[in-house]
Amino acid sequence: MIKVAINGYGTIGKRVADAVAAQPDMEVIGVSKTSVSAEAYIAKERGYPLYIADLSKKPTFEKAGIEVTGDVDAMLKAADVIVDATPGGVGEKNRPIYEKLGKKAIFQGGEDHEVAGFSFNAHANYNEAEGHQFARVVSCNTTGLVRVIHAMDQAFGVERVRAVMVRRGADPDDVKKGPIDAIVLNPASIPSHHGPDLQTVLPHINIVTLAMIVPTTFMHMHSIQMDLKKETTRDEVLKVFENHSRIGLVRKTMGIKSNAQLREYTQDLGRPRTDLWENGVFEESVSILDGKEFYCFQAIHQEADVVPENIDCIRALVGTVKDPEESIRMTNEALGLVAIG
Ligand SMILES: NC(=O)C1=CN([C@@H]2O[C@H](COP(=O)(O)OP(=O)(O)OC[C@H]3O[C@@H](n4cnc5c(N)ncnc54)[C@H](OP(=O)(O)O)[C@@H]3O)[C@@H](O)[C@H]2O)C=CC1
Ligand SMILES: O=C(OP(=O)(O)O)[C@H](O)COP(=O)(O)O
Repeated sequence: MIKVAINGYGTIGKRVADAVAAQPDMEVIGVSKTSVSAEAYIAKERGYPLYIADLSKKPTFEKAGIEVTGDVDAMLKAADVIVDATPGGVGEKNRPIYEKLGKKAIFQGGEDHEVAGFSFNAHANYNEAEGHQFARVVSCNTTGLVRVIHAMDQAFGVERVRAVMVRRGADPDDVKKGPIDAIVLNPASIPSHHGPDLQTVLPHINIVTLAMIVPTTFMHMHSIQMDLKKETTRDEVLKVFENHSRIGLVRKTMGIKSNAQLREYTQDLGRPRTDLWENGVFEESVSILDGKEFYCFQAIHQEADVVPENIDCIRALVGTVKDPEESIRMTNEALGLVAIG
């Protein structure tokens, strides 16, 4: 069993912890928090040993009825792999600690590529992880882009990509963030960071991205255009997506044309936390013009799509499963991830 510690039990950390616990070859040896909050009670409920960085806060946790197993150092020492899911920028500060302990660690998309020196996506570069001490699972938007662009590149060759990201303003529990009545160019400059970020995984892709944020909390929406090297048809593209285990199709017959309806659907499916782990490509939008021009809309659930990638990244770093397809299959099966559509 691979012993996994989750440093930072928040939006991403709590999901990764549950995903680790579901795997046949992994166990959660601990999760960490800095303060008492609802998520600390969830860790208790799930039976995950809780560690805190500052042991002087132990009485505060215990007064709230939450047992503290020890300090974060003890948790890190006991782990084979650390998933760092602390807020963006904290991972960079944690890196020297992991280095000193000689532990393998996975950072999230809020950290720069340089923090790990290797950026990861299971379908695109699983085998390149071997031998690395550190990896970074690219951000939610970049993960969504990598999946669809890599699949199209494998099938038809990608000449260039132009994509616009309409990003959710905040996560559902993030009451302090906005906007609440604006469409914010974020950034106003072009390109946004997503294109260069994608190139940390797929360096040969010619891509320019633009991004803005809007007053929603559930999912980003991407508008993607690609020029392909080989001529193809809409049906062939749909087949590529149907055969990809982490690209789902929002079928025209479902009548879903928004993030809100898609959320209702994932909820009705009984997905944990309503998570859409896969890309949600809108079937109706999939278009090929003049044989080589591809267009689509896709929904990306920001809290969820990086979760299975973290699980595959653990196996890729440890080297226990050499075949990416086998790891992806194991992860999907344990999560109950059967792509929609
Ligand atoms: N949210 C999203 O949609 C996505 C986020 N990411 C990336 O994932 C990472 C985590 O983001 P997210 O889960 O949203 O963050 P959250 O703020 O939801 O969770 C962060 C967790 O880290 C803990 N924490 C805070 N400060 C420290 C610290 N100094 N040391 C250790 N733990 C700390 C918090 O505990 P406490 O509350 O007790 O302080 C909390 O449990 C970021 O890099 C982000 O960019 C990637 C894809 C999507
Ligand atoms: O990594 C993310 O977005 P990004 O791909 O736009 O950088 C997550 O949605 C977190 O973004 P946030 O920095 O808006 O919380």
